[in-house]
Amino acid sequence: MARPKVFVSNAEVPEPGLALLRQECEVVEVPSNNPSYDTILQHMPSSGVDAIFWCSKYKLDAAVVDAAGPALRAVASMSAGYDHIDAHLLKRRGIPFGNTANVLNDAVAETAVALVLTVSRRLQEGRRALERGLWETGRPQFMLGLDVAGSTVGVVGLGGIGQAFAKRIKAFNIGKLLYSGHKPKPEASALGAEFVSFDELVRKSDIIVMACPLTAETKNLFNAQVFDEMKSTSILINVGRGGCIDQEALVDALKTKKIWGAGLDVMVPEPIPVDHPLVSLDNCVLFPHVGSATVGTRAAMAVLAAKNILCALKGQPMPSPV
Ligand SMILES: O=C(O)C(=O)CO
Repeated sequence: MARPKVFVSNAEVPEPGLALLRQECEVVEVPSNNPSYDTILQHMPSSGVDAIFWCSKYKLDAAVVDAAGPALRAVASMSAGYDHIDAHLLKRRGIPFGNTANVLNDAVAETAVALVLTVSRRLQEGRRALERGLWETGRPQFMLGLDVAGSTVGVVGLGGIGQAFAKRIKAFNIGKLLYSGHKPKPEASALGAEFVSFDELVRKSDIIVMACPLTAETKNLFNAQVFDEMKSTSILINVGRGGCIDQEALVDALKTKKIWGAGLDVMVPEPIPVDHPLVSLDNCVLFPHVGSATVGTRAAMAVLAAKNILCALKGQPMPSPV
């Protein structure tokens, strides 16, 4: 019997995932580690494929699904977020779709902690000052930051990543842990986290960490009105999706010191142009979307995406279905 054909949209997918697929399938890889959308489409076999392993910043849309042909029986994205996948289309066509939720929780939570510390203790600004010969050793008020200890931390979206972050930040002896979302989460009580409305979280938090997906509801969730409500000493961290923040409003809030600082692992667009105002602001720390970028986590994501495909091809439930 012919082995099922799996189309892999990137040549840099970690080997453990590819090895798993190759045990049972024929794997067709796009021969580039950063292919354009058109290049991906061009490499889709004209005879069609049984599954798509999507590892790309581009949208998996109707054109990709159509190019895959009528045999398509599984789609897996090597990501937790899937705002770049037309999941509604896949559902309408009855094609099982999975993501790589949870295996990246620890890595993304570590990134969020790194951003909290970098912003609150002005580590980037201090480093820039050192490079420019502006380190003033005699001054007792040189480069003062804000305490994480004793602070009120608010998590927007207490899902897997939000919970992993909450566990870690508690070790910094914070004062209070708040969270907002659709409804209270059963896991919150073990974390000592208090469910509050979004408005209350925004008004009361010293540190806000966004760990929510990009949806119609969360698009521009943090906008000019919300920045007006935040404390002038507050910090906004985003490890979810850039589109959840109105970036122009953020630039204004940071420049006018409506808020103390921001730390973003995600932004719009990615990569952000180097002359974008956020890049030069001392009270804004930007990471190049490295939340899940560890050797172990990316391998685990590749393996989970492969398992999603292998299970669906056998007619079994995916381990991480959307
Ligand atoms: O997997 C995702 O969706 C990520 O953005 C990881 O950082």
